[in-house]
Amino acid sequence: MITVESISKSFNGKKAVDQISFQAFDQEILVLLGTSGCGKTTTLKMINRLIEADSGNIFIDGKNILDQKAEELRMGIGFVMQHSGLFPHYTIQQNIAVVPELLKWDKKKTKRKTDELLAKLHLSEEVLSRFPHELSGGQQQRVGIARALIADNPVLLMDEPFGALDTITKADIHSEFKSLEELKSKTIILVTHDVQEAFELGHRICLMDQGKIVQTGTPREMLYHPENDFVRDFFTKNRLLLEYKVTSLHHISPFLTPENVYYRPNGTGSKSVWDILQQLSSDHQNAEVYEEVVRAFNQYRKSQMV
Ligand SMILES: Nc1ncnc2c1ncn2[C@@H]1O[C@H](COP(=O)(O)OP(=O)(O)OP(=O)(O)O)[C@@H](O)[C@H]1O
Repeated sequence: MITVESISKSFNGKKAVDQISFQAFDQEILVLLGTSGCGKTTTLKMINRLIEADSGNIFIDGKNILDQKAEELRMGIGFVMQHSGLFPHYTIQQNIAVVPELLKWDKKKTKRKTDELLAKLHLSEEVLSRFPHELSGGQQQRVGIARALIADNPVLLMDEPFGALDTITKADIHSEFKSLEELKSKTIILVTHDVQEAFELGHRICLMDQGKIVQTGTPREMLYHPENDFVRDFFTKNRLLLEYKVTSLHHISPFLTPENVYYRPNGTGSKSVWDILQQLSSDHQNAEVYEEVVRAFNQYRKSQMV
């Protein structure tokens, strides 16, 4: 668990981060969301001491991060940098092996772990001998993730890890990312300015503005229980799409007609209405069920607005 207590940071007398507090729990993806310049990256970098806070405290599993050397702290934290952050003059293999080298792993262990991660991240072995500029943006970001995961640290900090990608590639990487076993046991803090990404990946979101946190909550809480107009307005664009994503079959099932049992089998209840409609839309034999799900969703939506 990561506990951030009232941290602040100024640059040239101007507050970039202003008394921020939050907690990120075990097995959670906490998203720091906000527009450019609101202080997300500065907050993230204070956690691994790439930037030292002016005031406040940060604890990882109860231990103050100032109680160990910054280099030691960073060895124990996976970090995915903005724009993949790969070393341009290192091959992909060398880039992935940076931390294992520091940890003095034997070559066989590094190779085995690298191969495992490449397979999981859908990268072919032949990328290993290439340099970063010889890879596509999506491949570079996957390598950045492999590099951050190889030492299997319990904490992972990710700064716009999918930032350079187009929407379609992002959607693919998001679903692969969510299904990675390696991530399920970690505490992850992910920085993004992309609302859809925050909704797809975050268990909870800290919405930031001008160095402060405006609201922390689940994506549903952000949509249906905004604490003020800033939060409400922030999610106005694409609101319908976001509602499809935070509503599950379980929520709309009271509005489905009794004979429509097709979408009530075990295991699908937690699927989002968005995912279900995507699935149904690929086959027009499902047109009736599709309409039924949309109808039930609209009724549920109305019930939430009351
Ligand atoms: N090293 C620095 N020197 C001076 N000002 C800085 C420095 N780093 C950040 N800032 C300023 O602090 C504020 C917060 O920057 P930060 O990078 O944390 O924002 P951000 O929310 O991550 O933005 P982005 O999404 O564009 O990366 C900005 O006004 C920025 O210009």
